[in-house]
Amino acid sequence: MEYKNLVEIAKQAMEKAYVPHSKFRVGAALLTSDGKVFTGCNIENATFGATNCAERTAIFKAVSEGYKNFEKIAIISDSSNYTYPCGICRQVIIEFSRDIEVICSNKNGEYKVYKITELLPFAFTSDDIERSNLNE
Ligand SMILES: O=c1ccn([C@H]2C[C@H](O)[C@@H](CO)O2)c(=O)[nH]1
Ligand SMILES: [Zn+2]
Repeated sequence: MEYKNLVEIAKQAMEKAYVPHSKFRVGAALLTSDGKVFTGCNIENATFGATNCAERTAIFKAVSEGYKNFEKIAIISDSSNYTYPCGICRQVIIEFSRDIEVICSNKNGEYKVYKITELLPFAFTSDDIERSNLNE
């Protein structure tokens, strides 16, 4: 699937955003290696901290349906600036793939493409968990 198609799907998902607090709508579209697309929007909460970003909504939907191999994720908001995933979402994205392409769009549908490792260099991953102490 082409980048612009995934951006268009993310834009449609943005319409579902639940944003009574910030009024900042975000949409995401996640392409799996099987060619399936999962969408997500941001879902806010009165306690703010319980807010879920669009990217994590899409990823959690996919994982909960049994899909864990991802190729691309497109992110869009209704801002004229390019929208980049927040730090928590970068960490969640890299949990599942170090090769995934992250497509950061603006409201006009223009986009820039990055590897997740560019957006989150020196990431902490499962390789960094010291397992030897489990036997101590
Ligand atoms: O990449 C981003 C950045 C922000 N948000 C959401 C969280 C919150 O609802 C609103 C403002 O931060 O935008 C996302 O969903 N994804
Ligand atoms: Zn986020």
